[in-house]
Amino acid sequence: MSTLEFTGTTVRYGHGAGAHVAVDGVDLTVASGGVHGLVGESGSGKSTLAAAAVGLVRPVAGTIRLDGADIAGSSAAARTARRRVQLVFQDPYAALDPRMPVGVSIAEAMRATGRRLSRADRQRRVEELLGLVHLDPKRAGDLPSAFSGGQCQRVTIARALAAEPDVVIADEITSALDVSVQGVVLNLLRELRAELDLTVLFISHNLAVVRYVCDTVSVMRHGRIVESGETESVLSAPAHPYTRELLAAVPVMGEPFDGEEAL
Ligand SMILES: Nc1ncnc2c1ncn2[C@@H]1O[C@H](COP(=O)(O)OP(=O)(O)OP(=O)(O)O)[C@@H](O)[C@H]1O
Repeated sequence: MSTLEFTGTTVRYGHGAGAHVAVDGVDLTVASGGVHGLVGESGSGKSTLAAAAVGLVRPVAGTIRLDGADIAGSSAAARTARRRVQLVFQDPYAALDPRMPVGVSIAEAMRATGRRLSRADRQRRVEELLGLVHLDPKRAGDLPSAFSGGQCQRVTIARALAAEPDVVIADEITSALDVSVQGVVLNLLRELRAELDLTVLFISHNLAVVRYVCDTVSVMRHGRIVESGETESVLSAPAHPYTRELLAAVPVMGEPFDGEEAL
């Protein structure tokens, strides 16, 4: 298990007069073994923070550390360390190469571990990973188009796990899926977190989903964290007016959430 820690993290897009600060001095700790939610309206900077953690964008200030080791910099050590953080995106079809059998996508992601495996061992591991996300291991040769949206999202989760991460960042992983399969994917994530001792940063617009999945939560607005705490206390007694606004926009928040149903 691992702790992911953002300190004063700042990310800017563009330069000069056109520059836009998307993440503005964020301090956020995702505790080892926990599931931390990140909520906020569209454009608040959630995905940019995730992108910074996996090296897709470089912060202009602050640090991002995994168990104390820098993962934001350009050094070889930082690049190696940040492979322990894997990102699962919103749209599973867009995330997978349509011409590549899913088993090949998963096997490619195994390279991140740095271990060289024989063809037979790779095959075995791909089958094991498909089994882990409850897909038929015999389907490793199928293309993404042969899978439903929910199944495809399970493939992208298997691909993330192929890199043997300590931290998984799930960025709106259910928002492109049919309501009927969202609960299945969320339950899978919860199950894998426990089974593999993962630390999870869970990004979502959906406060009901966050309440179901997350132990703790941070609320982001205009690139800044405005409130953080235990999910139950933040959502039942929000301290910041913006959190209250977000909650007011959700029709029903009073009832305990059943992940198999209302999603
Ligand atoms: N590649 C980019 N180049 C320039 N600006 C960007 C880029 N990506 C995001 N932005 C801007 O940065 C801000 C934060 O966007 P970001 O996608 O991180 O927010 P978000 O909270 O994840 O939103 P959403 O929930 O819609 O994904 C927005 O103003 C957005 O327009």
